[in-house]
Amino acid sequence: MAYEVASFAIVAVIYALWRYVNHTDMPKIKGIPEIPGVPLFGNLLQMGTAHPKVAQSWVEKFGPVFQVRLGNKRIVFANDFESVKHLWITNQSALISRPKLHTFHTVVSSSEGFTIGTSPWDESCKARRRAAATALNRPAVETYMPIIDLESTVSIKEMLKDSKGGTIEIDPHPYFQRFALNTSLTLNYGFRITGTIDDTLLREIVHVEREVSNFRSTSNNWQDYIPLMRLWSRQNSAAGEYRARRAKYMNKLLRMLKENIANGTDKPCISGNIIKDPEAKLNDAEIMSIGLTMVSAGLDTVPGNIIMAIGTLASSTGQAIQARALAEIRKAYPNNDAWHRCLHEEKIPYITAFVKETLRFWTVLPICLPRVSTKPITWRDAVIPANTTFYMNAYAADYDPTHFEDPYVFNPDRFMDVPDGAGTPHFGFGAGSRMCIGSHLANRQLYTAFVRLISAFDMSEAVDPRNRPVLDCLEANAIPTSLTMEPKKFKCRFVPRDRAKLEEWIRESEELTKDL
Ligand code: HEM
Repeated sequence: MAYEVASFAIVAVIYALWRYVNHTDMPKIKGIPEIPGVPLFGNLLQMGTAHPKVAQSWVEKFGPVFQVRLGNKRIVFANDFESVKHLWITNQSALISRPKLHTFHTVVSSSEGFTIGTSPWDESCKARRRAAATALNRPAVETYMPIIDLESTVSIKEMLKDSKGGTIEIDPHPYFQRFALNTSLTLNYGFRITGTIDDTLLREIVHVEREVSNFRSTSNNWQDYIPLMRLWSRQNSAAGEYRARRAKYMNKLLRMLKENIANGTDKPCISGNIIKDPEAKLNDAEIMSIGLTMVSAGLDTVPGNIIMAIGTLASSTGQAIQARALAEIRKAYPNNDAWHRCLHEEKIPYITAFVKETLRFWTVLPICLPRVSTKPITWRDAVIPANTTFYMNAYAADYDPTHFEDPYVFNPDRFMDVPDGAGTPHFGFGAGSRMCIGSHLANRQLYTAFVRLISAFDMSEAVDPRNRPVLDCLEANAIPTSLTMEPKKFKCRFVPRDRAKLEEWIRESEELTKDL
């Protein structure tokens, strides 16, 4: 009898273990190909640190849409232009929520709320998104151009100084981190960091936000997919440390704004408007969430695009693009006043096309922010049930050879003569109901930065090949498992085309922005 009980117990334990290592949060979806995986890990081991590339390589065998198992989570992956368009745009009302991930939502964020981009869809998310979207819509952004004038001028002036007039090669990265962060800070709090690129608060925010971005990654945090790993994960203590450091500066920024309001020295800004509006229906945690969103969203994305576009222009293959861009700027502005006019109008189609190609080629969120469906969605003959998690392989969609000719060639001409309203040009900003709400601001930041940089400098690559950038969207990333791209460090030479003229433009912009 004892022998039978023991045998039964062993069988029961093996069965329970087998069930545990093979169970998923939702059953297999009929009609959607499943990538074969292994118990416990599912497809995590195969996907390793290169989710966009590995998922892209499965398209040929399994088609553009398939389901993977990441630990115990079942995820539908879309990997080409048309499937992303169908699932994210045609079905946008159903694909409106976001999943909660253990590391980010429990360990990193518990003290100060989630950003808008990491919030599941509910009344609070709707209210926060509406408030931020109103502050970031096209007409609102036009009123922020003086801020972009100031920040691009400060960066270019410091680049001119630090490069000793173009005689020393410099790393462009920190100048555009400050450009992005200061724009967001001024919009949200009404003040900016006035220090140089080595300013302590600037470096702290840049560093912490980079680390936090890694905790949001879909490939860096296996404990999100394998609950057992949460028991001993080292990530937990690191995430806790960054949560505390983040809370410290976020509280400081809000405190400074409240002091300015109390003293009557505040400037119009998003959080200030909400705090002072008696009708505003957002609580303190929601105001903090908008602040977090503003601080992190632009910093994670704008510099990566600008830096890699500079790397592209400065490279030997980019020289022709740089020459063409300069010629187009001069053609549109024969009086050599593009520096100022680019703030108020977008009249250089080649630069607009260059911005789009930058966003496509340097897809800085190769796996877009994840979504959760709130209603069933049909893909071909299959019905994907509500509550399914979806990952957009934006990298694969932006490099889809059936949509983009020679996708691995950086070619702004592909976006020339494409009228506005011709549909989604690329998935750099995601798509559909939760698409980036900062896209107007980001487009204006990129357009201004490129017109000014190209007008100001002849950009060329570093003499030592080891200091040159890697010009491949995924290989250029210093942290391949990160949610957003962190460009590997490189240097360039920035020789002023006409130093006297550049200094004149800088002086004029300083005069125009002195009261900001
Ligand atoms: C070149 C710069 C930028 C890029 C490439 C970018 C890209 C993205 C992407 C891919 C998403 C996810 C969209 C989706 O799920 O479909 C997103 C969401 C978002 N972005 Fe941006 N972004 C940029 C700049 C900004 C800026 C400057 C802001 C605001 C200051 C901003 C605010 C947001 C917000 C609030 C969301 C979340 C939207 C939601 O979940 O409803 N972004 N962005």
